[in-house]
Parts: sequence; structure tokens; C-alpha cells
Amino acid sequence: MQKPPVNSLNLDLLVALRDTLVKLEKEKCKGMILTSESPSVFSAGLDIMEMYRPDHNRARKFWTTLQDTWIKLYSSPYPTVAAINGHSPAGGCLLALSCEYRVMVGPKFTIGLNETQLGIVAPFWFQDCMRNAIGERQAELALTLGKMFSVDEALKVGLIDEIAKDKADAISKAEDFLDEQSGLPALARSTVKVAFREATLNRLLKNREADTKMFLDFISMPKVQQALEMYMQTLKKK
Ligand SMILES: CCCCC/C=C\C/C=C\C/C=C/C(=O)SCCNC(=O)CCNC(=O)[C@H](O)C(C)(C)COP(=O)(O)OP(=O)(O)OC[C@H]1O[C@@H](n2cnc3c(N)ncnc32)[C@H](O)[C@@H]1OP(=O)(O)O
Repeated sequence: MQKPPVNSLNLDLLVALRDTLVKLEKEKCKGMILTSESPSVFSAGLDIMEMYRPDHNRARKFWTTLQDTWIKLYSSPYPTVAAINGHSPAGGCLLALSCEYRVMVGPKFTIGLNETQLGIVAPFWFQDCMRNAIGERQAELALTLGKMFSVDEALKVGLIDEIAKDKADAISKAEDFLDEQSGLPALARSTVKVAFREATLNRLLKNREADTKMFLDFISMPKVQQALEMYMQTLKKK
């Protein structure tokens, strides 16, 4: 990802990510490493400006493109690794969680689904991804708190798989993971992957319109708009 300053996921970046994932699948990609050009941020998550005082049609397109991107990434037949070389809150954490393996550069960055702290709610499929990685108990604790994990904490709870000392080390560890996968029969590998992920995928696939409506209704609430405005001001003041 290369959208300075913080790879916030706006409509344009989501379209680019989705189209890339579609292309990779078509071209029978052997493996993908998702990382960031920024030296300190993997992705700041959803672009708050897409949710603040939104145009209804654009907000719908934004949300359905996010759903498309997630579905493509989560169900990709080829192996995927997140080389998390910076902070990774909320939607950034979702992208990392949707890969098969996570290597994160330590020690100073943080990762987690922090939505509760912003006065918004992580959608059920964000929650499912966290639950699938760290289990029901730890996911409930983390999501109710909107907890951002340090790299050490993330490793301990199973949110990431390995710690790297810098980006080059993260890429090298990600390549090791991909090398290990490359010797396997591709169809067997991808069938097992999709079998593990099917229930989570189907939950969104069967409820896409309801999920979109929930998002649009939620961001139309004055209280939510107020919370987003205050949060943007805090970020700008910083
Ligand atoms: C029951 C109903 C359920 C229905 C669900 C409905 C609604 C919920 C929907 C979705 C869930 C939401 C998911 C999200 O992803 S929300 C976004 C969450 N992201 C964050 O909280 C991160 C905020 N950013 C930071 O913490 C920091 O910026 C950083 C990533 C740690 C980087 O810090 P750094 O010091 O390097 O940079 P700055 O803070 O100075 O930021 C630079 C610049 O970028 C702007 N910016 C940062 N993050 C965002 C963002 N997410 N969106 C838009 N803009 C962002 C920041 O304001 C600065 O701008 P400036 O103009 O001042 O340069």
C-alpha cells in the first residue's frame, strides 16, 4: 500500500486493492505479501472522511467495495502474508487478519480493532476475523475494550505469528512462509483454506445488503457523526 501519509482506506485505495486481488487470482498468483511503503503505518484503517457527513451513494459504494475487497482477500486461493511494518488499527488490522500469516515489526507499533474507543462498532465480520485468530474469550475482551496490542502482546495472544526486527526481516520471514507453501499441491491447499474460512465468508455473503444498510444507518446517526467529528479533531490537533 502506498497512499501517504497513513494508507487510510478510502474508496480509491479500496478499488485499487480489490482490482489487484481480482487480477492476482486471474493470473494464478503463487503468493502475496501485503505491506506498506510508510515507515511507521501499515494502514490507519478506514478513511474517516468517507464516513463523516457522507454522500449516501458514495458511502454505499465505499462499503460494498470494502466488502468485495475483504471477500477477495479472505478467500484467495493463493497464500497471503501480512508484513505489518507499522501501526495497524481497525480496518488496517482487518486486512492483516484476513491474510493467512502475520509478521509484525517490533517493538514499537500497535495493532487491534479499536473501533469501540472511537464510539463506532466493529462490524460482525471484523469481529469474526479477530475471533478466528485469537479465540472467543480474548476477542470479546479485546473488542469491548477497543484494545490496541503491542507487538509482544499481539504475539502472546496469537494475533500475529512472528516478530521481525525491521521491514526487510518481515519480508524475508513472509517469503519463508510462502516458500513453505509453494511445495504443496495448490488445489488441496486452497480447498482446505476455503473450508476453514467458509462459515465466516458465508455469514457476510448471505447478509451483505443487511450489513450495508446497518453501516449506512449507523453513520447517519447524529451521535456517531459527533463522535467521528471529535475524533478527527483529536487526530488533527495531534
Ligand atoms: C451495529 C452497527 C454496526 C455497523 C458498523 C458501522 C460502522 C463502523 C464502521 C466501520 C468500522 C471502522 C473501521 C475503521 O477502520 S475506522 C478508522 C480507525 N482508525 C484509527 O483510529 C486510526 C487513526 N489514526 C491514528 O491513530 C494515527 O494516525 C496513526 C495511524 C497511529 C499514525 O500516526 P501518525 O502520527 O504517523 O500520523 P497522524 O496521526 O499525524 O496522521 C497523519 C494524517 O492522517 C490523518 N489520518 C489518520 N488516520 C486517519 C484515518 N483513519 N482516516 C482519515 N485520516 C486519517 C490525520 O488526521 C493526519 O491528517 P493531517 O491533515 O493532520 O495531516
